[in-house]
Amino acid sequence: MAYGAIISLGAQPPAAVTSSSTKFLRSHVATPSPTFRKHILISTPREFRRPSATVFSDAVVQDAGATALVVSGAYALVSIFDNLTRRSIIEQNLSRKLVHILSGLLFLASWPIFSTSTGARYFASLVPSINCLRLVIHGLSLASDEGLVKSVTREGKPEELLKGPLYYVLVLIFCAIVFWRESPVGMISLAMMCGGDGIADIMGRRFGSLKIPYNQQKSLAGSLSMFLFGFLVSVGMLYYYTVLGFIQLDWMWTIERVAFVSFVATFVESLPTTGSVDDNISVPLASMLTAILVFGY
Ligand SMILES: Nc1ccn([C@@H]2O[C@H](COP(=O)(O)OP(=O)(O)OP(=O)(O)O)[C@@H](O)[C@H]2O)c(=O)n1
Ligand SMILES: C/C(=C\CO)CCC[C@H](C)CCC[C@H](C)CCCC(C)C
Repeated sequence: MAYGAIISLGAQPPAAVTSSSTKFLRSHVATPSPTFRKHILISTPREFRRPSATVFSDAVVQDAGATALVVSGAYALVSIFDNLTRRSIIEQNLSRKLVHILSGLLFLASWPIFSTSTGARYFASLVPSINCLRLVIHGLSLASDEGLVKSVTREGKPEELLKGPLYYVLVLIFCAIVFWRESPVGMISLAMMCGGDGIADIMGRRFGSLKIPYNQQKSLAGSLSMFLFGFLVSVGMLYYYTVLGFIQLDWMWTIERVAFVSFVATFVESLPTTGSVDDNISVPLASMLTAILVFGY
């Protein structure tokens, strides 16, 4: 039984797709442009046709529980890496990058536990929103959380929370609300920001002796790692959502486009713009714009 929205990329729409359910979704989510409609068609299971009070209340309970679970996971993840850093099991920079990689990808992977209601994406966005508030409170030193500061900042300064980490959670909120499970754009953008950009730092610091000609601060090893890992995580996430029945992919059509998005995002990340534009803005923005161009939505 299809769980959540089914997006057919290239394949024929499943028989369950009906004009009334498609009309319903069109009133709730943007639909792909006519050019791409032969590749992307969004449909929805029966629950939406006549939402009853029971379906509604069950969905709210499910979404509230899922939100509580994922919020707890976020706190646990930061605490685990704070503990590993305090005990000098891993150094602070590696800890920060692992939190960068795991937070967003685990958040993206948690979306299927939310209900199929139209409000589910807003419940899910509460998770990064709560963390956004946490970052602002501690970034302004209105309260202190040494563990948070140590595990997500470069130099251990609270005000650093108001830069990269804050942009990061704002991107998570945006992707959850705007793209959600209905579009590959959000999945690919988060895979590139979390997986691709995160691994670039880890691999670049270790193996980055050969620098990029136009940016001596970054290396070919870092960029190549970003391209490959970002591509693989993007395809992995799309496959994950395929297995769960949210999307049906024309894989050759899709893989070509994911590779192109990964290339563009990697090129943007390699540019000498770190001082002016944070990677947590430029990488997801480049990924989203390119993915919208090639996927149509
Ligand atoms: N394509 C890349 C990206 C990063 N790096 C290495 O990783 C370090 C940090 O990369 P950067 O993207 O600048 O990370 P920060 O912005 O410092 O960290 P954050 O994204 O968490 O703010 C760089 O100095 C470089 O040594 C690299 O070699 N090649
Ligand atoms: C170090 C980071 C960015 C700098 O490049 C990442 C900051 C992460 C936030 C402090 C916490 C974000 C938590 C996620 C919204 C939810 C994760 C849930 C999952 C189940 C662990």
